[in-house]
Formats: sequence, structure tokens, C-alpha cells
Amino acid sequence: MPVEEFVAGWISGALGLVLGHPFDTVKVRLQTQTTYRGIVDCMVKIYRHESLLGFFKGMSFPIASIAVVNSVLFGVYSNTLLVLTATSHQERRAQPPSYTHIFLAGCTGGFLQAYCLAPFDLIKVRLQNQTEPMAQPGSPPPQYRGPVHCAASIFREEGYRGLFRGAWALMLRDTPTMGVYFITYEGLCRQYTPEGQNPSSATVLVAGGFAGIASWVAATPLDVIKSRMQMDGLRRRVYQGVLDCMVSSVRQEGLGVFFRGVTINSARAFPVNAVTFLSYEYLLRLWG
Ligand SMILES: C[N+](C)(C)CCCC[C@H](N)C(=O)O
Repeated sequence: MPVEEFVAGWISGALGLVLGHPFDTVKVRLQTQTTYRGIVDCMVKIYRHESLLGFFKGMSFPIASIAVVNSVLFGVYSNTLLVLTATSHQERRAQPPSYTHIFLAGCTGGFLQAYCLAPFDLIKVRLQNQTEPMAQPGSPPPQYRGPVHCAASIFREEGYRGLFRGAWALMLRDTPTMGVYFITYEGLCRQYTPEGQNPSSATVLVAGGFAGIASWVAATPLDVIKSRMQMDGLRRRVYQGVLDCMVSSVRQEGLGVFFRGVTINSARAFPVNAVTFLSYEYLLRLWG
């Protein structure tokens, strides 16, 4: 099984992640808390109350886990295409796979990465939602002291299954939308690249950026539900399951609830995925 794709996926994912994390924190807060009036209000409050560091809460764990998560996504995607079309990534410019195959490979990658991502994403969301300023002497300590403490407390209180809270919603979110992700990327690259050639860096950046936006717009409704399921059970359980969470969110807040955080998600998605795809393609070309 070719491994370059796994390594390229890891490095490119890490670069994108650091760039996008401040946006991600604002997004998670807007989706799960009602104290903020909008993106700017949320940013100002985070900065005033928690300083610049507040934007980077919960980042160390994703950095560690992106190695697994993004390499599973890109590695499984590329190897599924290899199985479906019998072409390696070097041959794919000359013999482009069909969009159906791209979609299926994307869904497979998305499905498997969601399983790896679930516990890490849960911990990230729990830490991002702690609004206490960091390390202030005298102030009461936050519930979770850090990622390891957070993982250990969840495990202690809710067992192994507790670490997978929200995992169903995450899988439903990622399986089809990762198909959308790769289809958009490939479609735009093909559109702007003469046949048989490699796409230029500018094309890769733009196609990657729009792939990120398209996939995140499609993913936002289930992203909201996922984040809420992950926060559920902190004090007492509110939702019985994914469907119940959807129904009660819509009842209380209207259909608009499904688009909470869509603007910030898209603003984050462009640079993150432009950088991810550019470094991915660059590394694969470097290694031939
Ligand atoms: C499928 N879904 C929309 C959830 C994600 C698609 C983009 C993934 C990328 N690592 C990022 O963080 O933006």
C-alpha cells in the first residue's frame, strides 16, 4: 500500500490546522453558547477576557491527532481510488478517475477518518467551550485542566463510550461531505488545467479553498448537531440522540440553527484547505 499519501496528508493537515484554529474556536463558541452577538463580538470578548491565547485553546490535541486523522483521510482516499480505478496517484493526471469514483473514495476516507477523529474532536470542543481565562492565580480552576485531564475525566465518569459522544453525528457529517470535498477539488482543478498537465499552484490553492468551503457549507447543519451532542451530558443529558437534538434545536431556535457558524466556517475553510491541498500536492510531487 503506497504510504506517501499518508505522510503528505499528515504534514499538510498540520499546516492547515494551526492556521485555522482561531477561527475554529470562535465557531465552536458561536454554535454552543448564546452569550455572543456575532463573530466580532465573540472575538473581542475572547481577546479581552482570555487574551490571544484564548483563541488557541484546545489546539495541542488536534495537532497531535491530525497525524492520524488527515493521513487516514488522504491515505484511504488515494488507496480507495487505487482499488477502484487501478491507477496510482502518479498516473491519475493522465488517466483521470470518474467523479463517481472520486466521490466514493472521498466518502470512504471521510467515514474512516471520522472514527479516528471522534474522541479528539470531543476533547477539543469541551476545552474550547471553557471560558475561564487561562491560569489566573486565585480564580477557580476550570473543570478540565488540559487535554489529558479532560480525556481522563470523561473516561472516568462516562467510560470508553463517553469518549465517542457525538461520534454518530460526526460520521453522518463527514461521510458525504468528504465526497463533496474531493469532487469540488478535482472538478475545479480539471476545469482550469490543460489536459494531462499538473494543476498550477494558484489553481491548487483556489480549488482547495473552494473545496473546503463547499464541503463545510454542506457539513454545517450536522456540525451544529455534532457540537451540541458533544457538549451534552456535561451536567445532565438533554438529548436522546441525533434526531432528538435536531428536533429540539429547531423547535427552540428555528431552522436558522442549522447555519450557526457557517460564515466563520467558510472563512476558516478557505485558507486552511488551500494550504492543505497545496502542501499535499507539493509533497507528493517532491517524492515523485
Ligand atoms: C467534511 N468537513 C466539512 C467536515 C471537513 C472538510 C475539510 C477538512 C479540513 N481538514 C478542515 O479542517 O477544514
